[in-house]
Amino acid sequence: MSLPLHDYQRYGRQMIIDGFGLPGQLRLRAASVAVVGAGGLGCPALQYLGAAGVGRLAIIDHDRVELSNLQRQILHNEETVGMYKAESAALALRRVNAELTIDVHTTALTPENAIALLQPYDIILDCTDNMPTRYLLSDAAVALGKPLVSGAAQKLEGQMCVYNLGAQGPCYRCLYPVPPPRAAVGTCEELGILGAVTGIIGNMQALETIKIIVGVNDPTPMLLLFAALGTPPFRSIKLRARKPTCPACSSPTGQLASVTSTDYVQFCGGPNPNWLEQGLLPGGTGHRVLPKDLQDTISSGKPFKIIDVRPSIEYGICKLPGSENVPLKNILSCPEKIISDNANSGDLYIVCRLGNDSQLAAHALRQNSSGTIIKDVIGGLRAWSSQIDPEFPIY
Ligand SMILES: Nc1ncnc2c1ncn2[C@@H]1O[C@H](COP(=O)(O)OP(=O)(O)OP(=O)(O)O)[C@@H](O)[C@H]1O
Ligand SMILES: [Zn+2]
Repeated sequence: MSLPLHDYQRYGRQMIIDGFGLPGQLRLRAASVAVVGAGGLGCPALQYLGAAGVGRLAIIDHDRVELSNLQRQILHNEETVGMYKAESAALALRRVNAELTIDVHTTALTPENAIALLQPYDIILDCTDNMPTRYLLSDAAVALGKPLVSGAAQKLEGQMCVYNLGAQGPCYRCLYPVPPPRAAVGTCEELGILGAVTGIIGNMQALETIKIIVGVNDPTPMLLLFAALGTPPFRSIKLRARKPTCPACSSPTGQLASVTSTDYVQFCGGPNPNWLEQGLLPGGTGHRVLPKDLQDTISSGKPFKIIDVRPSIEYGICKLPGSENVPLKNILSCPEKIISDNANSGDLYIVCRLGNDSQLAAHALRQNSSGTIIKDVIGGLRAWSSQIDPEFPIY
């Protein structure tokens, strides 16, 4: 077996590495990898897998590129904002390597389609950002008997692990039999993420995948933990073998059936609470208000006060004129003080970024208020920007 002539030149730098050689490159060329999620982790992972000459790649992502993605999702660019991420990523990969076979799927991975979508590939990468998909991918990888190279990143931290490796490698459920409480899980939008951090984890996913394909990986899987501010920043833990009690990887039968019959969203605590529409907490009639109500009050000349409950780092990014910053945790620890400090301020308008934390703050204040009217602004500053003042920054 040999490679096309130009591939010796293209891949020569990696072919001369011990353990790689011509057989290693032929293995990469013959390999197929499914990458689920073409976001912060998926972009760097795909970039290096494609550049290294992995012959066939699937890109599965139902989402479209947004401006707020470009800070870390490095295969997308200003011209592909609005395009499906899977298509945008494929476009970028083809520019580097026109010979790749890329299967583009602009649909979400679901229990109904997971087995069929993932079946054709040797290795699966979890580059997604939510618990239901993590469990779904783990169960599907177990059912199909394929390694799952899983990444996660938030703020300045991340982790990477290969599940279901070989006959003994544990699955995600072996390590995390029950999902964390719904309220303990935040998104990148809520918590923040630095692009270089997703870059590190996504690259590690690509590297582990390449090692497995070429056959130079350690057969004992590791959990790699990264913290940008940690000393040292990298730590790793060798994983034990499968848990004999694991309902997924140690169950002799029924795995395929259970993937399609499991409600992963319910298992992980239900859908994202749509606090905006439902109202997280009872507000009292008229006290959950639209941004227009605040605007009317500002122009009416009546006394009022805006209390912005975002963390001070966010308040420093942008703020409404005249507002006072009292972060949510300070309000929750001492609501009666806010009430007494503002006894003569008029109505209190509570704002935050998206209108969720303001509901928690307003609820605590209402419970301690005898006369003061506490209003929380539905949709927060994001809604203020879209409904009242397009010049107000969205972040
Ligand atoms: N079930 C799924 N099937 C396919 N893709 C998924 C699934 N769940 C999540 N994803 C994708 O995984 C990617 C995760 O990447 P990332 O968190 O960086 O992006 P994001 O969701 O655009 O971020 P943000 O929180 O800033 O909006 C997203 O592009 C998302 O669409
Ligand atoms: Zn298991």
